[in-house]
Amino acid sequence: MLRYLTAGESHGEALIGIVEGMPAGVPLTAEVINEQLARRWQGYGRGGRAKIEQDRVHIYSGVRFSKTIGSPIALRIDNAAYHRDRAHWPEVMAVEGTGEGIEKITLPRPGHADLVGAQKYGFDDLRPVIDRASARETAMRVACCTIARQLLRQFGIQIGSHVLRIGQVGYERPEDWQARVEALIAEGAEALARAADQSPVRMLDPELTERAIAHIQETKKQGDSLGGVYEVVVTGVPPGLGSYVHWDRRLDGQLAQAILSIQGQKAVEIGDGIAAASLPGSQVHDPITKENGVFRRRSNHAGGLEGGVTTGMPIIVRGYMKPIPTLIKPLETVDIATGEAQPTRYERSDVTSVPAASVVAEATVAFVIANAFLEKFGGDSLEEIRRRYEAEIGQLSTGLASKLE
Ligand SMILES: Cc1cc2nc3c(=O)[nH]c(=O)nc-3n(C[C@H](O)[C@H](O)[C@H](O)COP(=O)(O)O)c2cc1C
Ligand SMILES: C=C(O[C@@H]1CC(C(=O)O)=C[C@@H](OP(=O)(O)O)[C@H]1O)C(=O)O
Repeated sequence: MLRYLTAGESHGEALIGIVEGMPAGVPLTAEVINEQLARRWQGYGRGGRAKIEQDRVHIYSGVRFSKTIGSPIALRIDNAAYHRDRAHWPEVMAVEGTGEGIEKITLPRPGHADLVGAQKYGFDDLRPVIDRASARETAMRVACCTIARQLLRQFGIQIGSHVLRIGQVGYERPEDWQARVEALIAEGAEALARAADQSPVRMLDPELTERAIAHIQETKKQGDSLGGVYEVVVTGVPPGLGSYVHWDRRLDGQLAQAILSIQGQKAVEIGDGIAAASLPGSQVHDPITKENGVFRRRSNHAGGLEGGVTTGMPIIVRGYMKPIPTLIKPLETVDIATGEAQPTRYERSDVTSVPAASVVAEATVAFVIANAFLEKFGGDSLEEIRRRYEAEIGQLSTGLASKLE
C-alpha cells in the first residue's frame, strides 16, 4: 500500500512529508517536484502570499542517483513567510515557551475551520487552527503525490486538468469544452494540463479567461470571494483498477475522498454524474463494442468507471469549490473570548483559488490511481511491476475478450 503523511503549519518553519510504499527504480528529482509546486502557485486571484513563497522541495531520503530506492521518501518545503518575517513568526509559532504576550486571534471566520477547530481542540486562540487548516498544507501534498505521478508516467498514465467555472463565469454546456479536451488528451492528459497552464485562470477558452479575470477583479473590489469548478482527466488507465467487491475498494469512492479532502472542495462529479441523474438510462450508459478483440465504449458518460473499476476509458472527475471564507467585506461572527457579536476581521487572503485547487486535485487523483495501480500490478521494483503489467494487460484486453465469447 502506498501512503503519505504531511506535517507543518502555514506560518511554521517548514512543511514535512513522508511517502511510504513507493517501489524502487522510479525516476525522481527535486526538479520534477518543483515543477508541480510552481504550477500550484499559478492562478489569477491568489493573495499576497503568492509573492512570498517560492516552494522548493528538499529530498532527505528514499532517493539515490535520481531513482527511488524503495525506502520511505522524506521531503521538506520551507515556508518563506516564516523565514522572511523572522521578527514575527518564529515568536508566534514558537515550539517552546508560554506564548505570553502573543496576541490571541478570537474572531472565527464563517466558512473556515476556526470555530470548529477551537471547539474541538479546546483552544482560546484560533492561530493553531488557522495554521493547520490552511491550504498551505497542499504544497506538501502536491510534492508527495508528484512521486505517485512519476510512477504512473512510467506506464503512460497521465493526468491533467482545466478550470470550467469561476463564480458566474463558466461554460454553458459540456459541448463547449468537451471537443477541445478530447483533441488535447489524444496525446495524453498532460497536454491538457500544459494548455490550461497557459491561461492565468487555467481555462482553455481565451474569452472565458478574460471574463473570469474581470469577474475576479470586480469581486475583489466588492470585498467578496469566489469558488468554481474544475475537471481532472486521467488517460492511459488500464481496465481493472479498483474493485466492486467492497465499499472501500471502489475507485470512484476513493477519488471522491481525494477531492473532498482538499480544503474548500464541496462536491465531486464522476463523468456526467450530475446531468445523468435527470436523464433516462438510454442516454447515459455507454454502449459496449469490441474492436480487434478489445472491449471499448462508444461514449464515456461514466467517466471511465463502472462498479468502482476502471473501464480503460479516460477517468473524468470534477471538483466543486466553495468561495474562499476570508472576506474583505465583514461577516457576522462572535468573539470567542467575550461572547460578543462582532464583524470578522480581514487578513491577507485569496479571492479565488480554483486554479490552484485544480492542480492539487491532479496530485491527489494521481495518488489514488497509483495506489490502485500498485494493488493490481505491484512489486518491489519498477522492473518487476513492468513485467507484471505487460503480462496482465494482454489478458485484460484480448484475453478477457476471448473468454467471454
Ligand atoms: C489552494 C487553496 C487556497 C486557499 N486559500 C484560501 C485563502 O487564501 N483564504 C481562505 O480563507 N481560504 C482559503 N482556502 C480555503 C480554506 O482552506 C478552507 O475553506 C478551510 O480550510 C475550511 O475547510 P472547508 O472549506 O473544506 O470546510 C484555500 C483552499 C485551497 C485549496
Ligand atoms: C499559503 C497558501 O495558501 C494559503 C491558504 C489559506 C487558507 O486559509 O487555506 C490562507 C492564505 O494564507 P495566508 O494567511 O498566509 O495568506 C493562503 O495564502 C498556499 O497555498 O501555499
